[in-house]
This record gives sequence, structure tokens and C-alpha cells, in this order.
Amino acid sequence: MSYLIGIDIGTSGTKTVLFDERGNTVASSTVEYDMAQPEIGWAEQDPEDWWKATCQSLREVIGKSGINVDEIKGIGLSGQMHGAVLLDKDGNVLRSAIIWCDQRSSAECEEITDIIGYGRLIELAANPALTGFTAPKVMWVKKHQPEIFEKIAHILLPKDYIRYRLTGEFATEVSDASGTLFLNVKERKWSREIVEKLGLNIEWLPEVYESHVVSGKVCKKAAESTGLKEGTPVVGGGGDQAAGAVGNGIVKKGLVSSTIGTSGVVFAYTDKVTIDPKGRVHTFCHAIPDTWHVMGVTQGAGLSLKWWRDNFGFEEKTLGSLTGTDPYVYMDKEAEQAQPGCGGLIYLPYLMGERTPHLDPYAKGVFFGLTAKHRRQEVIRSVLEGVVFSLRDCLEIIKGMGIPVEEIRASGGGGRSRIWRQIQADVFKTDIVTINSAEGPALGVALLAGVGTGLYSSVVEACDAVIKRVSVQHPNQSLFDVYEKNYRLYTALYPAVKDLYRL
Ligand SMILES: Nc1ncnc2c1ncn2[C@@H]1O[C@H](COP(=O)(O)OP(=O)(O)O)[C@@H](O)[C@H]1O
Ligand SMILES: O=C(CO)[C@@H](O)[C@H](O)COP(=O)(O)O
Repeated sequence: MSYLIGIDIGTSGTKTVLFDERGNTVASSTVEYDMAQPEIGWAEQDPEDWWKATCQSLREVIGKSGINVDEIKGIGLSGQMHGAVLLDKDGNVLRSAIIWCDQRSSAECEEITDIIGYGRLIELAANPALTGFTAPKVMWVKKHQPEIFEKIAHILLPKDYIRYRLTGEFATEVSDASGTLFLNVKERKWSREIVEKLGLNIEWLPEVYESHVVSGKVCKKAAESTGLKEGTPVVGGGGDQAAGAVGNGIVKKGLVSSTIGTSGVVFAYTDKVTIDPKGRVHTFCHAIPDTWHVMGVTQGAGLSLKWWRDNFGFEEKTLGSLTGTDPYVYMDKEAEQAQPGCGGLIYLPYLMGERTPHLDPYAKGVFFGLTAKHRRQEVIRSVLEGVVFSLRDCLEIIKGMGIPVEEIRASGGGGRSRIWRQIQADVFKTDIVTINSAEGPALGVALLAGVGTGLYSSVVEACDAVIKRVSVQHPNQSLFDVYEKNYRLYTALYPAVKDLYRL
């Protein structure tokens, strides 16, 4: 039997999954870590934590499965996108990684737009400068930490730092590279013009591969730390959204995924570069040659529920640890006890600023319409509903761009929740489908590894062989009016308060 491994360097933890060649999960392990917030709107992680989590989860997966590591034919890497990992000439990490949801670089976004020009930036990078992306983070370091900037010899994305530790190679692939703002997204190669105009060195950027291509092999030192066999091939892999899309079979026109991880993402496949002139959704390379995707991103999706659990969910955490049940499951049950619409309580999930549709790093969370009648149950449910309203904002823009939306597949940690999926069906007024695997990004990059090592002839063939629909939740028409009323209120709230965010 041949096996494939997918490793996903998520924001809340690293998940490693061993699959058999038919895409069945053989063993899985997740190791969590923290996100530091040194200031409001800042977000950093220590790349060493990702590496330790990768080693531990690989050892656990290999141990649990009991397989012979010779049978692992390939490894794929997926990860949270956009983070800036800065290394010196000897490969040492220069500072904590500034990650995707960090909002400190709005001045640098303006500077980048002035230097390159908005129109030219869209022509080259297909996207405007946003605080989420890598380039503004590097420019922030250039301005605020010149002593670190002058030592930079390599700029890597989170999963590509893990690739460096696993293989010793400096490499990335097109889907994740798209989120740096350094890539010419149409031509699928670095834009020398952008990099040099920003006063950076193109030599600092790694080799860019297509996502299924073998980028290196597990080195001796990494084999000792992880239990893998030296020489195991590691393919390009994908940014977690493109990887998750492959793992959900979003590899054809009309298919769309709605993912609730730490962030929330509505992702649609396209066979040509399709750009929102207002830049509210991202246009990136897909993990399949000659294809692209658009995606709307809400910053605080699963993060909102995690924030609630960590700060107010003492009861659910206690119950969870007593019974061995995930506290989120208790929270789902509580949300089920509240009426849809939450008696007019509306939540804006802008805990880490917002990308789609507002592109506003200063946006903040709001509970609107609280009354003495509201209980804990309504508050939890309003968080679930507010996140889905934000995903609907993403979906509306994608539809408005003329991209066909024929089937929506739920994914991510939040996609495991039946009630969160039903709210999506009711608010989107469409069926919500689940597939036979919940491993999303890890499965996606394992399939890419299968293509790169010859087990499959193409990504589409791999997805057709492995991914099957298993459930459909239909929208409940009787709830359309209540949700429509709340969604209208939701969309009116941001314009009403946005000027106050900057005070
Ligand atoms: N049973 C559940 N019900 C509702 N939400 C859940 C459940 N399990 C996980 N989640 C949500 O999923 C999020 C984590 O999703 P995941 O895809 O693992 O994140 P990431 O890739 O960002 O690390 C949590 O923050 C939580 O909000
Ligand atoms: O910034 C984006 C996509 O543009 C996020 O999707 C990150 O890639 C983090 O993902 P999760 O940790 O939520 O999976």
C-alpha cells in the first residue's frame, strides 16, 4: 500500500494527516499553539512553535498508524497564508512571524500603492495592497525595525518555513505566493518590478513551483526529528485556502466552498484571471496549472467563536473537560435553544479588522440590539449568524462578478457544526453540501503529493477518485424573512459606525 501525508500549519494548530492512496484517513494528529497579540490588531507566531508541532504531529501519526515509513510516497504542505517569516543568511529566524490577520501595516499599504500605482498593482499582482498580505508586513519591518531588515536574506511563508526545515530548500508554490503581493498572478512568477520598486531584493524570495511539483526531499536532520524516511518527496502544496479547495473538490466551474477556520472564506474556481475592480475579493492562482480562483475573506469567523469560548465559555470548557466533549459542541447545543434571528441581536465579527467587503483594518466587533431578554444562548447564536452574514457578503460579491455558483460545500472546523451549516443554508438560501472527508487542506495537499509522485495523473482525476458528496442541508424557506431582515440591518451597521472606529 502507498500512503501520502498532508501537513496543515493552521493558525490554531498544526494538523498532520496520513492518508492511504484512496484518500482515506489512516491517522491524524493536531498540536495547538498560541497567537501573540502584542498590541491591538497585531498578530504574531513563533515559527519554532510550528516546527515543534510538525515534528510532534508527524511522530504521533507515524506511531499511531504503525505503517512502515518506506510506504509514504509523498508529503504535501499547506498553511495559513500571507505570514512574513524573515530569515538571515544562515537560515535563522530574525523575529516572530507577522501573520495574516495582523493589521499594523495600513500606512505601508498606502506607501506601496503610491510607489507602484493602483492600476499597475492590479495589472501585476491582480490585487490591491492589503494589510493581510506579506509585502506590507515586510515594508513595516523595513521602516520600524531597520536593524532586523538589514539582516534579511530570505522571506518565506509559514508552510514554506516548514519546507525549509524538512528539506533544506527555499521554495514556495503559486497559490500561497499569490498572497504576498510580490507575484505576477497572471504569469505565475515573481514580479521583479514590484519587488525592486519597493527596495527589496528578488534573491530573498524562494523558487516558485506549481503546487503539485516536487520541491525537495526530507533531509537527514529532519528525518531524525520527525521519524520520516530521509529522501521522502515534498511537493509544493498550497496556501490553506487553495489546498482546502482541492480537498473539497473545488476544481471545476460552478463549485464553491464556504470555509470557517480561524478566518472565513468563500472560494470559487475560475479558469481565467477574474478581478473585482474594487479589490474586495482576492484573485489568486489555484493549485492547478492554468487555473485561478477568487475568494472573499472575513477575518474573524471561527476566531469569533473561539474568542467567546476562551473569554466567556468557562461553563462549556468545564463541561467539556469533565465529559471529554469539545466545548464547541456544547456551544452549538446552546445556540440551538435560541430562535433564529436571536430576537434582533446582531453581531459584527470584525475582531481583527475586516477584509471582504470593507477592507478596513480599523473595523471592530459590535453586538447590536442587546436587551434584558437576551440570554447566553442568543449571544452564542448571534456570533454564528454574524459570521454567516459576513460570508454572505463574500458570496454576493462573487456572484456579482458573474462567477457561477452551482454548489456550495461547507468546510473548516466550523463546517463540522450542523447548526452553523444550517444557518449558512438559510442565509445563503441554497443547499449546503458536505463531502466524505473533513480534512480539507491536509487532504488537498496529500492529493497534490499523489499527483507529484505519479499516483494520480492530474488534480482533477485525484479529486474525482477520492471526493464524494455525503450530505445536503436544504434551506428552510420559513426563515428567509427573519434572516433577510437581520442581514439588511447587519449591512447597515458598518456604514453607521465606521467613522467611530478611528476615534
Ligand atoms: N463543533 C464545532 N462547532 C462550531 N465551531 C467549531 C466546532 N469545531 C471547531 N469549530 C470552529 O472551528 C475553528 C477552528 O477551525 P480550523 O479549521 O481547525 O482552524 P485553523 O485552520 O484556522 O487552525 C474554531 O476556532 C471554532 O470556531
Ligand atoms: O488570510 C487568509 C486567506 O487569505 C486566511 O485564510 C489564512 O490563510 C488563515 O487561515 P485559517 O487559519 O483560518 O485556516
